[in-house]
Amino acid sequence: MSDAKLLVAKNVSVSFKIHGQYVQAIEDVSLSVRPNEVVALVGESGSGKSTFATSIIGLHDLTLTQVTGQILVNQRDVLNLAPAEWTQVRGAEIGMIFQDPLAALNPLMKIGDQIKEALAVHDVYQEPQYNDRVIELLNQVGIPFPERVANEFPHQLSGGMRQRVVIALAIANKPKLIIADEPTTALDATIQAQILDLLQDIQAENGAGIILITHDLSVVAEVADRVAVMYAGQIVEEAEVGELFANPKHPYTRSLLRSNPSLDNESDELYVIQGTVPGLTHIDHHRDMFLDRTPWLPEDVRQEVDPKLAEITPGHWVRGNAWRVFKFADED
Ligand SMILES: Nc1ncnc2c1ncn2[C@@H]1O[C@H](COP(=O)(O)OP(=O)(O)OP(=O)(O)O)[C@@H](O)[C@H]1O
Repeated sequence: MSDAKLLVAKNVSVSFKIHGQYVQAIEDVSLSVRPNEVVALVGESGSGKSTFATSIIGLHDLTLTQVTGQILVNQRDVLNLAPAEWTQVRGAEIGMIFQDPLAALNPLMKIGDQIKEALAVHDVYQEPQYNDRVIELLNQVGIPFPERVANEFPHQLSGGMRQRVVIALAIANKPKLIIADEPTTALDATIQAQILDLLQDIQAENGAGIILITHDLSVVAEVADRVAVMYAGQIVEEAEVGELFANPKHPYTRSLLRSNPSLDNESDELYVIQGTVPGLTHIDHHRDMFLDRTPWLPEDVRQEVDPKLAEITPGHWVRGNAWRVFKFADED
């Protein structure tokens, strides 16, 4: 298998047109994914994770959105693809698993027909083989009685089964790059664990690379190889998963870890990060916006201009210098 990167995104910025003016949602985001790798993109709601994913799969409405930078999928520049060309790339080279399986499925179409439709777009399989491939896929994602389920409608299935169908659709044409946007958020804990296991199996079988978008660090600890932490439209820290959990540096990463009771070893009390991710019109991309939520830090630390991502140890990147002096308000 080639070790060429499945995704190389460099300096990707996205702006949305709001009341006639473009407002920047993500700035200078770079990320790469190799075969067999799960890269987690973590951050609170509003940090820009979905905006970045949507630019990789070309689903932004370009009359209202500007996307700049470079996005290579399997070494092919996808940023300037025509809509017809996107039809060839989406599904075949990139598969997307959405958070809400009900919204991702057509309520009026039988499961088997939806999968056949996805197969027909790329026509890798000849028509007589579609039925076999549908059953094979439903088996692969762990759906019992696949022949029966193929003839059912989405509302006849449980939430966990529906999410398995969404995964079957995403992998139908064997894309090497899979984007999973909060794939387990809508599911209860037991089913979450099963779906995460399934994603790992698929990755092992297909040699796929996965971008896993989540706000849940327990999910990251379980399945990711590498983690990029996003805040207010920028990556603030990136490292191998073990390194990130053992040596978190950026104040935001440390706060996220501390606010997750199952991962925090430092204190007995549940930590709550004060404040919220700022809305788009309140983001100053020349500052580290998270430091507005750590008002106890000295003013000069919080006002650092144009904090850059720097590699502090091999493979471990941190934005700015606040991490060098950061302490929680209750630490000496
Ligand atoms: N089409 C759009 N038009 C205008 N603003 C948008 C659009 N899509 C997203 N935004 C804004 O961009 C910012 C980033 O949103 P995004 O959905 O990417 O964050 P996220 O980290 O994926 O959050 P979530 O976990 O809730 O999906 C938010 O402030 C959001 O309101």
